[in-house]
Amino acid sequence: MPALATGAGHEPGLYELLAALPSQLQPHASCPEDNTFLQNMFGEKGLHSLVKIHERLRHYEEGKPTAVLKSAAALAHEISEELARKSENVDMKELQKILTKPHMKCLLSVHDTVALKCYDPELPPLPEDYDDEEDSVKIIRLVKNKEPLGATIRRDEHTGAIVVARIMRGGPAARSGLIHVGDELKEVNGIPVEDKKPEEIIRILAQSEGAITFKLVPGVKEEAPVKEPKVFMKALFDFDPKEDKAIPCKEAGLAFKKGSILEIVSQDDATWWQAKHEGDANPRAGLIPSRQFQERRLALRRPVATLPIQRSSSKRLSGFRRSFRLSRRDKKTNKSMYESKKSELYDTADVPTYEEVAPHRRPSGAKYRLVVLVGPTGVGMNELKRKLLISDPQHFGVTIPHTSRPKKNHETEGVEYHFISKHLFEADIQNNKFIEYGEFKGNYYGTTLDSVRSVLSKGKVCLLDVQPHVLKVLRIAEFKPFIVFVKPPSIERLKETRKNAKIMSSKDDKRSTRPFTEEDFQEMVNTAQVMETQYGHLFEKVIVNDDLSTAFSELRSALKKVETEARWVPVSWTHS
Ligand SMILES: Nc1ncnc2c1ncn2[C@@H]1O[C@H](COP(=O)(O)OP(=O)(O)OP(=O)(O)O)[C@@H](O)[C@H]1O
Repeated sequence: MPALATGAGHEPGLYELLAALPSQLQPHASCPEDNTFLQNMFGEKGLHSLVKIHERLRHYEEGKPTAVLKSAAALAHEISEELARKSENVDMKELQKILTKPHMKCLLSVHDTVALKCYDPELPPLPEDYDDEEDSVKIIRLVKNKEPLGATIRRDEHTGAIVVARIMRGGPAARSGLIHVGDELKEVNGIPVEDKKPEEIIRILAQSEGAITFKLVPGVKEEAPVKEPKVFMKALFDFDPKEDKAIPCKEAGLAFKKGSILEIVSQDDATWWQAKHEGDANPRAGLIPSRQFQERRLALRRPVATLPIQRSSSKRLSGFRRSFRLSRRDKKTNKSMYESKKSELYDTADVPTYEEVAPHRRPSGAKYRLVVLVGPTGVGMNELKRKLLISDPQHFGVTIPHTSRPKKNHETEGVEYHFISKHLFEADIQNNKFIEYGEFKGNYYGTTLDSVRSVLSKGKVCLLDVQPHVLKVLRIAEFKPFIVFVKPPSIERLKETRKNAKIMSSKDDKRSTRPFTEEDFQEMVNTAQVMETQYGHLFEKVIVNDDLSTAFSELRSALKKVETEARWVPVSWTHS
């Protein structure tokens, strides 16, 4: 029999019984599996420890221990004061140090609480001028640290009373379960609030620390909240509550940046939602402007600068495999190489506030997400596409553009272009088959949606570079585009890195290459700035194309992640 933990000479207890059980089981368990199961269960270490604890506690209870002293904390205080007066002795000094340590003080205070068996919370005394006729009130005491209380107040327009306007989910007020929306606030720390402005009360609260006593008249009971599925929104703008003049309580605000994923915990209030940063362990929610409110504010702030038609001294069919780009202008003639047939102006109906998102991971075997590169002319989109294609031609693919111009002798249908008649091209335009199209010297050029589908259906990652205004057309569940903004570095770095680079230009309509000019760099940087302001909320990744191989590795690893990891995408993309 194992040695007993409860001490020799003590009458056999539960622990001995447990220890003896396995040897008694054999005759009762007919099946060997049952026997092994029971042996393991009764031999379980955790169970033994629990029984040992149980035994000890019972033993302790039986002993009915009483405290020698019920005011150890006060005694320690007296002793340390006494010692302070005779501090010449080293031992005394040390003892005094120990007794004044916060941990020791807490320990002794806990000892006294247990010794006095006073476990009930200490309630504030009832007000002396308590009026029987008064509405039934509740007196609540909350202990506040530096964290805001998590409740906002307002003055009721009709009655003039100060009422609790909202309770922030997960905040101290909500966790207490004692304060509710609609409760009328009468006093804070004994100070009547009737004649005070909400801002003054907020100031009193902000300045208080420790226990705060509220006198409240309970409001009409709220209905029990219905458990709703979680809602996540991607923020499409930056928000700093400290800078927001409209927020009812700056401390209760939740700051976020464009691209932050927010869990919306309450949309009950039409103006201020309650939200948390996704994955944040802190349960406390903060106030953020509601979509409707933010849209209204942004609409009033407009108009913003819109992206002008890209001007470029280059006049060319752009880059690798003649990927199709629009609106190249010749600086001298100021004539569009292709006249864009779609509005390039910002769609004013789109006010970027929030986009509801959900996590999405590509199921194995499903088509890859379309990879879209956006950036100013000459920044290096074709160079990056070319490098990706060379790195893994089986994995990456590009679209083949359509044209209505006649095929040249050295060209092959479906290699450089798909050659179609002008009539058919126009019919396809009417049928919205083009992502982008344009006209140059009387011929049409364009990229079709079907050309993207063709690459994707081969099980390849389709690489596409487009003007940003067409992103809207591509942002659909079918393509789930991963939009990468290729951004130029500073002018100084452009000058350094593009010493040997060439852009295509066209003099007398003959395509040739020429070095970048300072003006090209300036235009690249300016266009990038406008693009980012106008379309930045649509970019899932921004890559600064400073050193080419660094930019390429960054893009490559971003694409790898997109292929393998779960990403936040518009919720509508996950329904199909
Ligand atoms: N990081 C870089 N360092 C040095 N040269 C670069 C870098 N990125 C691109 N280039 C060079 O800059 C020139 C323009 O690049 P590229 O044709 O890829 O631009 P693009 O963005 O595709 O422009 P467009 O849209 O007008 O075709 C090329 O000569 C390319 O080799």
